[in-house]
Amino acid sequence: MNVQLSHPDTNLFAEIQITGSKSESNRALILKALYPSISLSNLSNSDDTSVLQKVLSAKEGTVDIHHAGTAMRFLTAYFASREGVEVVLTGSSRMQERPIKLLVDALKMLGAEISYLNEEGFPPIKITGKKFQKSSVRVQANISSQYISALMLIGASLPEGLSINLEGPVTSAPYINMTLELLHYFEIEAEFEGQLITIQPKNKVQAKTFEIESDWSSASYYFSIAALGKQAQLNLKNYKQESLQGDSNIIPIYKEFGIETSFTANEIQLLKNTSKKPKSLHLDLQNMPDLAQTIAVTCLGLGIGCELKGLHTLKIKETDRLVALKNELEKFGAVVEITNNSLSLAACAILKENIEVETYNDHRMAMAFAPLALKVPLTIKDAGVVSKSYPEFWEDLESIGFSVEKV
Ligand SMILES: O=C(O)C1=C[C@@H](OP(=O)(O)O)[C@@H](O)[C@H](O)C1
Ligand SMILES: C=C(OP(=O)(O)O)C(=O)O
Repeated sequence: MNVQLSHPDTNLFAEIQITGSKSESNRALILKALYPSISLSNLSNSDDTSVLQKVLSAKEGTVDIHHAGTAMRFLTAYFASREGVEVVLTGSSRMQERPIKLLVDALKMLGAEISYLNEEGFPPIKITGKKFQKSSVRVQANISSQYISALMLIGASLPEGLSINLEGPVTSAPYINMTLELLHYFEIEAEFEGQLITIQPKNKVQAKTFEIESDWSSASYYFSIAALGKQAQLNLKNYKQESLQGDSNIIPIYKEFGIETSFTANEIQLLKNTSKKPKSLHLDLQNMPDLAQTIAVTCLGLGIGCELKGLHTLKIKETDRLVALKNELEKFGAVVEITNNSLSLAACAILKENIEVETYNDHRMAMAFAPLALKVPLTIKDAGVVSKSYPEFWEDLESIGFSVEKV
């Protein structure tokens, strides 16, 4: 399904309820599998969470987790540490290109039995669950924080807990902190100091409900909409000031574009009534990699340039996001340069109309480019990709006045 999008740029006033954070949901579901006394509310209805939830009870056979990176990494650690389990974990063709060796090597240090079925270092992998006896690992920390979160999630279920030595610079650190905060919520003793994470063993946790906050990465598209519209008042439900999600740090970034964000009891309000914008934007996004596409497209739409760095993890996500961004931004008339870890967009005064945006099986390519319809009509190809994290995205855009025509 492709969608043709346009917007008259009036009436950006609405209240929207975005589904729960997929990062929080997928962590919480692993913890719930380890500690059944845990209850959850506002669980994400994304594909990535549904697939993780569905396969958590698998004991044998082949488990296909499609495009879901966190599910792949978290389940690898989970199954490897469950004695008696014998599963093959596989995924989409892109998932089979996303590296998992660092996590597998760390799990092997703990006593895991895991083998590669095709290419060394990549899914599919065969896991024979074991009772781990060791309690200390080292892992390189600059490729993906998901490996570290995967280890942290099973840490307290091991007989002696777990200490994780992080080697080198730590990328996507807020996601590690999110995992840590979740452990703390369930009264699991855990620390993250410098290059060392330590987790104390815990057999049981007290019955407690964890309320998942709505997804801040998904909220980013509304920040972009507010920035690109003339005026906006968008209320997003189920957000809080003390968020566990690092992408909530989008607030000061979009303040530069005149978006004032305020919190009420259980919502955020994005308010735009001035047309403020910086001459250009310079950001290091290594702590917020999932915002890179949103921000690059906002800058394109506002006719300003940007220099985004800290983007080395983008090459191994749902697609090579640096290449995908360059290809699609340039279709609109932009000039873009990329390296292995940065993107530079030159200010582009006039946008080409009726461009067809390819999405490369990447939900964020679809959602990041959609707000540009406030400036020029465009088509998003393979628009169903949004279900990876935010299945109601197109309906919600319609509710704020976008014309979303299936073609
Ligand atoms: O732990 C998580 O929930 C995530 C960590 C990040 O990945 P990396 O650590 O690979 O950058 C992020 O991009 C992804 O969308 C979700
Ligand atoms: C990178 C992402 O997800 P994952 O790595 O879990 O597939 C994302 O949602 O942007």
